[in-house]
Amino acid sequence: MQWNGVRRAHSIWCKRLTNNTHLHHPSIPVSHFFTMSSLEEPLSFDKLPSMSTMDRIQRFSSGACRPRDDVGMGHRWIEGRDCTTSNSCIDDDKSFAKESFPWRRHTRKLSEGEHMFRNISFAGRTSTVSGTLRESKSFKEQKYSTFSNENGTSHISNKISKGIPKFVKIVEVGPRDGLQNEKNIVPTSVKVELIQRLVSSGLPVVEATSFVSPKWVPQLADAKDVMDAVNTLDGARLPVLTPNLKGFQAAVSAGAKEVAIFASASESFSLSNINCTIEESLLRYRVVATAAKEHSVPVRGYVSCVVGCPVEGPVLPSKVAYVVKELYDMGCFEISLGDTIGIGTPGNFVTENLV
Ligand SMILES: CC(C)(COP(=O)([O-])OP(=O)([O-])OC[C@H]1O[C@@H](n2cnc3c(N)ncnc32)[C@H](O)[C@@H]1OP(=O)([O-])[O-])[C@@H](O)C(=O)NCCC(=O)NCCSC(=O)C[C@@](C)(O)CC(=O)[O-]
Repeated sequence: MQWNGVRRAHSIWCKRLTNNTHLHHPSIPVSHFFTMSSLEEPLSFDKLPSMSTMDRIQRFSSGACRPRDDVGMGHRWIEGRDCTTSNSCIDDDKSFAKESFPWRRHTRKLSEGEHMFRNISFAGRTSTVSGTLRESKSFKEQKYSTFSNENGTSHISNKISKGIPKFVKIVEVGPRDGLQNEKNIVPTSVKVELIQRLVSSGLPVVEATSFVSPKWVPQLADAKDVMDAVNTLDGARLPVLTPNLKGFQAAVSAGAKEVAIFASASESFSLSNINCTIEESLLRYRVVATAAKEHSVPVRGYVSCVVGCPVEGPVLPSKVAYVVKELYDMGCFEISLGDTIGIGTPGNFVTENLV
C-alpha cells in the first residue's frame, strides 16, 4: 500500500510527517478522515481479509498498544497502558508524563478519579485543562468504551468488514499539520524539499501550508515563500488552509490552486483554534467560498472534533452534521471529518441517546 511505501522511502522526517496524513473515502462528497499515526489502521486495511475477528477487534480498539518502533518523532501513543512487553507503553508513559502535552493526537487512559492536567495548545495559544475523570466532561463518564461482550464484538466485526472501503484516498498534511506546532522554526528550504519529496513519492494530495495569522502560527509565517517555491510542482494537488478572506487572497496571490477551510463541531475548539464561534466561522467561510467560486478555486472543508473535543468531551453527531451541511452548502467539494484528538474507535462514537 502506498502508505507503507511512503514510510519506508523517506527519512525520519518524512516518517514523522506521515503521522499527519488524513485518509478520505472518495465515494461520497462528505468523507471521513481520521488523523492517523504511523502504524495505525491504514496499514492493516489490506491485511484485513486474513485477520481473525479478534485480531480485527484488537487492532481497531483503543486498547491496542503501539510498538515503540512505530512511534513517530514527538507523537507518542499512550493508549494500552497494560502492556508488559519490552515494546510496552510503560516506558513511554514515564517520559510522556515529563513532556509537555500537545493537545492534538494524544489520548491516554487514566484510572477513575485520576487527576487530568493538560496544557492544551491550539496553534500558538496554550490553555490548561484540568479535572478528574469523575467530572462531568470526562470521556469515561460519557460512556466512551469499546464493546467487550460477544454480541458487541461480532457487531463491530460485521460493521468493520462491511465498511472497509475498496479505495482509500490519502491526503498528506505533514508540511502543514505536522509542522504547525513545532517550536523550532523549520527553514523554508526544508519545507519545500519535504513537499517535493512527498509529491515525488506519489501522494496525490499534499497540504502545503496555511495562510493563517503568523501571530497564531509562527511556524507557517513563510506560507507565501513555500507556495512560491512549490506551486509549479506537477503530480499532486497542493491545497492550503485559509481561515478568512485575507488568507484566501494571500494564498491565491502565491499561486495556490486549491484551498481548505476548517470549522469545528465543538464550540470550545472553534474559539481556541480560530478565535470565533462556530457561527462566526461559518460566516467567514461563506465569504471565502464565494471568493473561491469567483476564482474557480476548489475548496475542501474540514470539521474538527467529530468524535470528541479536549475541552467539551463527546460531541453529538447532530452538531457534526450541522457544520458539514453548512460547508457542503457553501460548495466544498469534499469534507473531512476530523477525529482531531485521536479518540475514535468503532465502539467510541457517541450516539445521541447516550449523551
Ligand atoms: C483565524 C485567525 C486569523 C483569527 O485571529 P484573530 O486574532 O481573531 O483575527 P484578527 O482578524 O483580529 O487578526 C489578528 C491579526 O492577524 C492578522 N491576520 C488575520 N488573518 C490573517 C491571515 N489569514 N493571514 C495573515 N495574517 C492574518 C490580522 O491582520 C491581524 O494583524 P495585526 O493587525 O494584529 O497586525 C487566527 O485565529 C488564526 O490564524 N488561526 C489559525 C489557527 C490554525 O492554523 N490552527 C491550526 C489549523 S486547524 C487544525 O489543525 C485542524 C485541522 C484542519 O487539522 C483538522 C483537524 O485535525 O481537526
